[in-house]
Amino acid sequence: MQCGSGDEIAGSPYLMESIPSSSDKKTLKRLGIHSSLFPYSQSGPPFSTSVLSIPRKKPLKLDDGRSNSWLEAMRSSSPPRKKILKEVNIDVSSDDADVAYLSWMIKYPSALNCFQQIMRQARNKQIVIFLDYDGTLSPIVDDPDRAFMSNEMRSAVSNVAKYFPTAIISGRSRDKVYELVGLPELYYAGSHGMDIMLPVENTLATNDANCIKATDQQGKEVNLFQPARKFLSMIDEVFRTLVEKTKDIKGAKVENHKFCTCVHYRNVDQKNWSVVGEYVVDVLKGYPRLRLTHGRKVLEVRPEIDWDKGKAVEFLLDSLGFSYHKDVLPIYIGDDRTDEDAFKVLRGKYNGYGILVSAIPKESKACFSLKDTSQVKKFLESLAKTREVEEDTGERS
Ligand SMILES: O=P(O)(O)OC[C@H]1O[C@H](O[C@H]2O[C@H](CO)[C@@H](O)[C@H](O)[C@H]2O)[C@H](O)[C@@H](O)[C@@H]1O
Repeated sequence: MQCGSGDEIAGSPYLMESIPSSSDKKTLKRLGIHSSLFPYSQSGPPFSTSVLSIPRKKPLKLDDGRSNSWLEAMRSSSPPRKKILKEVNIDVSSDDADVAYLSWMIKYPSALNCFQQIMRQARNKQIVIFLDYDGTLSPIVDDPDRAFMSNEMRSAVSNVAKYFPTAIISGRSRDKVYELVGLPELYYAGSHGMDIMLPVENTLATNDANCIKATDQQGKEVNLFQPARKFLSMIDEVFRTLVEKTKDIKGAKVENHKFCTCVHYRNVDQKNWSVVGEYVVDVLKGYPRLRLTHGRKVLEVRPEIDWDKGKAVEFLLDSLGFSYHKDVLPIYIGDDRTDEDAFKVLRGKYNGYGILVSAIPKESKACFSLKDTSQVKKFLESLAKTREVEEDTGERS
C-alpha cells in the first residue's frame, strides 16, 4: 500500500526531505516567544516539535536557531496561500505556488485520488474514523465562535458513523465541540484529548483512576476519561489572568477549554503579536506545570502531562476493543500541528492513515492530503457510499 512517497508505509516517507518554512520563524519572532521555551531539537519536522515547555528557572532568550524554527511554525499557521506568500515577501505567481503544491503532493498524495488503495488496505479490517474539528470539518474563520460546519458536512459525518466508529478529537472543550457537531452517535474528545466521553459500558475507562461517571447531553450515563482533572482550577485561574492581561490588545481573544486555555492572535495587528506572546509567556512563568503549544494563529496553554491527541487515539482504540492492531485501520483527518501527534501514532503502531488538510505545502507525519473541508466532505461521502454498496451487494455484511 502506498503512503506519501509512493512506497510502502514502513519507513519511506521519513526518507523524504523536510520542506523548510521561513515564515514560521518570522511569526514566532513577532510573537516575542523565547527560544528557551522550546527545548526540542529542531532538526526534524517542525510539527512534531511544536511543543513549548515553560522553563523552570532558566532566563528567557530569543537568539538561537531553535526559536527561529518555532517562529516559523507560528508564522505559517494559516492559509490563505496568497496572504502567506505576501507575508514572507516571496514574489511568486500563483503558477509557482501551484507547482509547489503539486510537488508536495508527490509526498502527500490526495486521499481522494488514492481512495481505492485505501479501501483495498481496509479489506478485512475495521475502519475507525478520527476527525479534528476546526479547519477539517469547518473552514477556518476569523471568529472562533462562528466556526460552524455545514449541514452537508454534518450529514456526511453522520453517514460515515453509520458504518464506522467515528470520533471527534478537538482542541476545543468537549461540550463546545459537541454543540457545534451535534451528532450523538459519535465519540467526543475535547481539550486535545484530555476529556474523552465513552459509553458507561466501557470497562477500560471505568477501571481507570482518571475516569468519572457523568451524564451526557441526553441524560444518558457515560464515562468521562479526564487525565488532567487536577489542573481544572489552575487552568481556570490562568484563563482569567490571560483575559485580564490581554484585555487592551485589540483583537486578542482568550478561550477556556476546561483542561486547556488559548489566546487567539488572528485578529491582532501584526505589530502587537510580540506583546501577545510576551504576555502569555509572562503569565506562564508562574505556572511551571503548564506548557505552551500553538495552533493556527493561536497560543494554547495546557497541563504538562504526557497526553495529546495521539494518546487519545490510542485510548479510544483500546476502549472500543481495537487493541489488536492488525484488525483495525484507523484514519485520522486533521489540519493542525496538534494533529501531528495522532498522525505519528497511526503510522507507528497501527499502519493507519493520517490525512492532512492543507492548501499549502507543509511537512507532516500524515500519509495523504486533502486540500480543504470540501474535499474532506467528499472523502467521507465516498467512504460511506462504498461501504453502503458493499453491504448492498453482499460483499460485506
Ligand atoms: O483541534 P481543533 O478542533 O482543530 O481546534 C483547534 C483550535 O480551533 C479553533 O481555532 C482555530 O479555528 C478558529 C475558527 O476557524 C480560528 O479563528 C482560529 O484562528 C484557529 O486557531 C478554536 O477556537 C481553538 O480554541 C482550538 O484550539
